[in-house]
Amino acid sequence: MYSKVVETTNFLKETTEYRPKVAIVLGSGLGNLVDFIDEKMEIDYSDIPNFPVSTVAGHDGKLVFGKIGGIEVVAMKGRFHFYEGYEMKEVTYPMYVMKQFGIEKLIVSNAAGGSNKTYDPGTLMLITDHINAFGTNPLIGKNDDRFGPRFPDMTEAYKIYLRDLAKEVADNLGIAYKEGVYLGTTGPTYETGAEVRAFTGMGADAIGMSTVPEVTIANYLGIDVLGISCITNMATGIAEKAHSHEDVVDVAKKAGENFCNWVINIVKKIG
Ligand SMILES: O=P(O)(O)O[C@@H]1C[C@H](O)[C@@H](CO)O1
Ligand SMILES: Nc1nc2[nH]cnc2c(=O)[nH]1
Repeated sequence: MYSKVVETTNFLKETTEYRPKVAIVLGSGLGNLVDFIDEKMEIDYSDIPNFPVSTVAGHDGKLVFGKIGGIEVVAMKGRFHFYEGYEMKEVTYPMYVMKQFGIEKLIVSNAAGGSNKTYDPGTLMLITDHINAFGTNPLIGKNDDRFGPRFPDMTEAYKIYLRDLAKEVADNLGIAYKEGVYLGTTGPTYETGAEVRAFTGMGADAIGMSTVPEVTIANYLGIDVLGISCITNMATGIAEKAHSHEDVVDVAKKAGENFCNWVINIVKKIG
């Protein structure tokens, strides 16, 4: 895999002059953030050697390079999910490329169901930690020491200094947010009510189908992570109606204004 990562990275370096240190992964319905990126340079995933292609509605499938407040960034408009049938190594492939490209900080976002009853659809949740309920780990297999250690530490999977900075930015802008634990499952089914009760007992405040694999690999590679969930619906058993991906994307788009304002101003501070 190392030579593939080098090949993909070399392609990107030849295709763009941007050399960002900050990357953003945009969750379902949150892709509008790219409208706030100046001097954009876009590359379709299908044109990038060795890159998988996103198959989910609300996930466009492009890398968007550019600037936010003069800070160079690259955004993934569209991510890869385990439920799409990709291997964990494919789901997380972009993280390896990001590291090789020089990315030091990752802002990862997602749409998620709120299992914490104090949340509402539209709530933005700063991720304090996560629970891997995928039943597997993206690092299973032979370790390549050129990437990272065999037994990576996950003590501060979501960096405290980045969370403190995000809180300061939100407070200054008057953006309301909660803090909580994200639990990632394979999907593609939304949870049963019994699963939500079990996950809540385990400590989950929000439940989704992504993020955990990418954040695991980012930590392995030594990339600092900040995570934000957009609570698009209350989880099963708390919600008053059945879930649909259309509603998820719709609510994420509505919460997008606050989400974008928050992320833009975080980038301006960390860049
Ligand atoms: O990519 P994210 O985690 O934002 O997308 C969530 C999880 C599923 O892909 C989808 C379900 O509606 O939204
Ligand atoms: N697993 C899961 N993923 C989601 N993505 C958006 N809402 C949900 C949800 O309720 N459960």
